[in-house]
Amino acid sequence: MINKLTEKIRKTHAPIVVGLDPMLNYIPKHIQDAAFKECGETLEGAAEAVWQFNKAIVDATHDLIPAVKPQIAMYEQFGIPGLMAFKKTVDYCKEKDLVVIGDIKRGDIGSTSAAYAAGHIGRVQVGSKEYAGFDEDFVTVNPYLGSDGVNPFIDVCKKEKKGLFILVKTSNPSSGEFQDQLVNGRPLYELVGEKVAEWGQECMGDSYSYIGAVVGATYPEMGKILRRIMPKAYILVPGYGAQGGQGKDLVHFFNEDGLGAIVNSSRGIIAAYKQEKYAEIGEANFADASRRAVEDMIADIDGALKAVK
Ligand SMILES: O=c1ccn([C@@H]2O[C@H](COP(=O)(O)O)[C@@H](O)[C@H]2O)c(=O)[nH]1
Repeated sequence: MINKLTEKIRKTHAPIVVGLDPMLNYIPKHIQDAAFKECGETLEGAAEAVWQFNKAIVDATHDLIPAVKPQIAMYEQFGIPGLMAFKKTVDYCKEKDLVVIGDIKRGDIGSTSAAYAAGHIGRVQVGSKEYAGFDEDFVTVNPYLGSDGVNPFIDVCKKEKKGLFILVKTSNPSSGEFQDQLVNGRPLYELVGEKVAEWGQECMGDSYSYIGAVVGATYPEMGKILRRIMPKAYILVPGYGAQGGQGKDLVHFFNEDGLGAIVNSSRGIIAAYKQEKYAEIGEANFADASRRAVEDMIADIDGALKAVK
């Protein structure tokens, strides 16, 4: 899957991911009204609104982008109907030939991680049969339980040719509280980065490992250091747009081949119609605003990368 991701980034010239984080207050009223008319103001109604919203955004942007990142929390809040909308979204994006990164941030003791891995990127045995539950291409993993929490995910990746993005330095304001703590004089995120590089060594695709990392756009200096520590890891970079990250902050997340990083924007794209910049497009045409936001994000990152060449 890492080869497919790299290939699609090369073809689209767009090292970006559209984050599908459909909070109800981002979903235009006409979509909510139609869903509630069909299913009532229920969890099913919310899930229907989420699905119709996602579908419109994917239809409007899929030709420009290599990948999407549905954030499972936004679906889980609507219980079982929400999870069904998550699965429908994963399947639809795969039909559109997009790489799907499930932002699930799982990680537990080994036996529990094995179940998460089977459910999201692998298969589960039921009697004589095997089933792929959610079937994303990549998932995000929290490594803070240590190797035995991560290894079951790696084992499934090897078997199924899928991939991981492991949290190394997250984009949120308080990420330093624990992640920047010094251990033998070095910040913890650097040690985790070294471990990601080590895990990735035996998981190589053609040019990059399928064991990648998450490093926030909001910490560009740390991104620069981590790029050197993990030269073969693809870096998933959240924090662009709504969290303040800009193209100019991202140049050191990339390698000299122009690859190695893929930048996520969720609210900045799916709720673009609410921004003043795209206001003239109007709520009724929210998906066109998302397309414009994708084009602008591609141009911003491309411009920043060209400026340092
Ligand atoms: O360090 C991290 C890890 C994950 N995220 C997730 O990415 C998106 C960001 O959404 P925006 O609307 O573009 O801010 C969201 O799903 C987070 O859970 C992150 O932000 N930082």
